[in-house]
Amino acid sequence: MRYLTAGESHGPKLTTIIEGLPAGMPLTEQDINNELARRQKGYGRGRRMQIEKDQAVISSGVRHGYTLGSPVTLTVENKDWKHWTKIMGIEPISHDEEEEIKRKIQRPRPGHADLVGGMKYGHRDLRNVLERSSARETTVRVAAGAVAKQLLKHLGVEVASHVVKIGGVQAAQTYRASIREIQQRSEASEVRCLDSEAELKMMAAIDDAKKNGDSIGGIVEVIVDGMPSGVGSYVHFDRKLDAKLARAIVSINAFKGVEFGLGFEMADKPGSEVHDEITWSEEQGYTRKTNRLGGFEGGMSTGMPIIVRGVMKPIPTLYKPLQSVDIETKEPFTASIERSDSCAVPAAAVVAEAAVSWELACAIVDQFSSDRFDALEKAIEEHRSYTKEY
Ligand SMILES: Cc1cc2nc3c(=O)[nH]c(=O)nc-3n(C[C@H](O)[C@H](O)[C@H](O)COP(=O)(O)O)c2cc1C
Ligand SMILES: C=C(O[C@@H]1CC(C(=O)O)=C[C@@H](OP(=O)(O)O)[C@H]1O)C(=O)O
Repeated sequence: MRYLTAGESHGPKLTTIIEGLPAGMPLTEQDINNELARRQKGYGRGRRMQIEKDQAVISSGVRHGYTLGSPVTLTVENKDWKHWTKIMGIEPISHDEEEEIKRKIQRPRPGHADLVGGMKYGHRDLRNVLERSSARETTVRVAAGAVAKQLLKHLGVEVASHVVKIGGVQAAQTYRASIREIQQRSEASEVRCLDSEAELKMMAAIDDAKKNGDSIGGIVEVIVDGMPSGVGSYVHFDRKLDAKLARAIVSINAFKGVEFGLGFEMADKPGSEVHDEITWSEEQGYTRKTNRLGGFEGGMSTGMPIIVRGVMKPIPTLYKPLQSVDIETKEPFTASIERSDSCAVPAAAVVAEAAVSWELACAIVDQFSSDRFDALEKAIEEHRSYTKEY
């Protein structure tokens, strides 16, 4: 499977085309809209999220609630578009307005793609860069991820996420919830955190950052239950499924690192406290006594829950702006900011879930019979009995 996304942050709409989905899979706009609504929530978001009400329109590839096997096109309207028609070059602008608009776009923001993107493509108008580098694009990544999530759900694979750290406030790690509980409790939390004491401290940290004109980042965790074992492969570097997940996580705007299971803690532990002992039982087949490796051995899923975390840097646009250089005058300046998120870690957890869901669904579709969804379901069922008895 593959998908493309298109669209600018303040353009009329965002689009994704998904190719390679099996035919006969149930899919509705509501399945996608639930995920889009989840991405819009979260304490610390800026004013843009009060304007948008993300809703997907399916305009190809689905009839009577089932996929056809042909490309699925999804679009999401930018409600803010109507305020940006002059800036986006659709409506003519007066001389005075031109001056104002130009002044803003000569000034690259530190931590954004503006300066390097402008150099790379030869844009003197840095809006040409920021319109596409903006995380607004994650809307349609979540839409594509929602389709992948449906595919996984029908095959008995469930995905959830929660926030484990914001601005230095760590959620209690002693607690390991069931996937259902993670879904319910993270949904009920303003910051998608399972630890209610830490939740309050995270919200206070976001308030503080906002008050100081600053921003904060954090860590999100995605957990996957029910993934069949042996998906991915050790035989070639670009077939390793953990590597594909790592790329997917780091491709999310502002994500700078990724870890599986115990993650970077492994550096401090002996092998006996890292590797998971193997057992077999009639009911479960092969399993592991622990899951410190987070569901992967040799680039393949082990059948244990997948546990992957990603770290998000603080939002780069600050109300207390950092110094930069005007690309026309080469003079230093500190920019004035109109609006921005102070913390988007809770929203980014939903994006990370979508990114993980997409990679897992792709890997399954690549590995098993997948033109017809019923054949895929059967292939997965057979694979599960084979690996249990192996
Ligand atoms: C859900 C989400 C919302 C974001 N919102 C903002 C924002 O309001 N302001 C901002 O400066 N950056 C925001 N970012 C981060 C920037 O898009 C990102 O840092 C920038 O494009 C540069 O890319 P890089 O950090 O991956 O290098 C957001 C990221 C995500 C995932
Ligand atoms: C629009 C979204 O996030 C945006 C991501 C973003 C950025 O620079 O990445 C900057 C802000 O956009 P604006 O400049 O229009 O206020 C966020 O609101 C979204 O998540 O849907």
